[in-house]
Amino acid sequence: KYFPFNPEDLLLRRFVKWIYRIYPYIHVSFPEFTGEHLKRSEAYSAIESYLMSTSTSKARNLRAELGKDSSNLVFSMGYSDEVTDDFDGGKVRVWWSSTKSEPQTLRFSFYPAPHEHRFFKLTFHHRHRDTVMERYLKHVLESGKAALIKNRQRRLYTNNPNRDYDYTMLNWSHVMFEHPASFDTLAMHPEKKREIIEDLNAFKAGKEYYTRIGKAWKRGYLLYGPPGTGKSTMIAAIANYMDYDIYDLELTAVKDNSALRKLLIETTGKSIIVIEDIDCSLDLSGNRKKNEEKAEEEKKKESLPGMPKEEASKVTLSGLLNFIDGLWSACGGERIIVFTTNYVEKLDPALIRRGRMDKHIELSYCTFEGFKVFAKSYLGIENHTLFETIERLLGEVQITPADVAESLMTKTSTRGVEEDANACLEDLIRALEKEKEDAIIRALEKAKEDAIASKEEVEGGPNVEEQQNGQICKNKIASN
Ligand SMILES: Nc1ncnc2c1ncn2[C@@H]1O[C@H](COP(=O)(O)OP(=O)(O)OP(=O)(O)O)[C@@H](O)[C@H]1O
Repeated sequence: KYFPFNPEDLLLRRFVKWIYRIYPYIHVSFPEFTGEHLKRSEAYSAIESYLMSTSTSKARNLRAELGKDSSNLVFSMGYSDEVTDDFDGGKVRVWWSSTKSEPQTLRFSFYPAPHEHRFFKLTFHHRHRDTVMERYLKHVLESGKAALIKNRQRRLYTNNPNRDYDYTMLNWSHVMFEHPASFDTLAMHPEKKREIIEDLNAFKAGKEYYTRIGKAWKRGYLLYGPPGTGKSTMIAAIANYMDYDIYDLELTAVKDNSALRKLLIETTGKSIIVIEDIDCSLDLSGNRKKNEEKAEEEKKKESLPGMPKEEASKVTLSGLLNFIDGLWSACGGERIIVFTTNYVEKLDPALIRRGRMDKHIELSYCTFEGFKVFAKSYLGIENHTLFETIERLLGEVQITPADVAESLMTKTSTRGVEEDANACLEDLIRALEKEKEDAIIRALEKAKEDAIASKEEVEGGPNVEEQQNGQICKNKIASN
């Protein structure tokens, strides 16, 4: 493409031949970042992983990083080094080198200047051109991708707005993901657990099925329930079960819909995108009219003199719907999107309709089945004389799994295992009985308030004596 005349031209062909006679090698470069959004190239990652497994024994200049589980060092080719690789039973020899160039400041670029340009360079003899292009590179990419999946240390990404600029992931920063949660330790009814695991298995094995029915390979889960019922724990358990990365998306930190799309493009397959407490993240509740009124109020507030103007997120409901199932949502494949909320009834039905959020999972107060999971994993017991009392109390009061877990945590290590279990179960019984009393007091208070309110309605307000009586009654209940 650099010659201004027809490539079929005889002169050109002669010229190329002459060049090859003097220098018979071809170079191919694989830059680390590509495209308008400077996404990390999958080819670069696959080559890096391939060279890690095949060529580090030959390289002299090595880079070391922590590997899977942070327990071992993984070596890769250092910069300005060169290694050879033989293919086709040694008939084809190629040379790989890893280089980096100095940063170039793009004056009017939207993105901050990169620190460096890294790339791999492949060199081979021109007579192996077809073999390298058609078979060798395919072999490198396939082996590299397989090694990447096998060796990868899973990551927890976040779109933290205050972090230092991380050029390796344009909008996301990450830490290693090492949460120990699993379905075995998740306190939940076994039947419900089995249903979720089956759903995940079907999704994992469903690549061909999704292609056949013409749907993007993704699935949406809505987890809802009171605080402390295990929504975050379940997300960690799903990530561990599926061997996926997690992208924890903080919607309030996303400037607008196009920034949201950029974040989506940056995510990779085999991942879970999580938006926690979706009802608090944005105005996405079902009552759109109320939202408009609220927005008006906010606008008025903003214009008050002397008030600091905070950059509010301009992500809209339609932007979020596009994020979930617009055209861009199909890029990458094999992704699970999870929303969590404590108030499912507040959400706009459009957001959580089946097809968008395919599975709605309620996480609720601790049942006896859930307690048994805790007893097994926390105390190592499957039966105990106190279980009967606990079963009865769990049927009478609402207590979150988080509270049960807290009671069952061993507080001292000086006692034996059996005494520890006894003490923890007694602790739990005390907590349940206290919760039962509190619930009765709350119910009495509520009944009293309702009675006063309805009397006010009928008679146009309580008189002084009634007000005093109400207060005395409240005080009595509180002191009891
Ligand atoms: N179902 C559960 N199974 C196992 N552990 C649980 C469960 N629910 C809660 N826990 C324990 O309670 C703690 C808090 O739970 P978690 O953060 O998952 O609740 P959550 O529903 O996400 O709460 P929030 O809505 O406040 O974010 C966890 O660290 C975990 O140890």
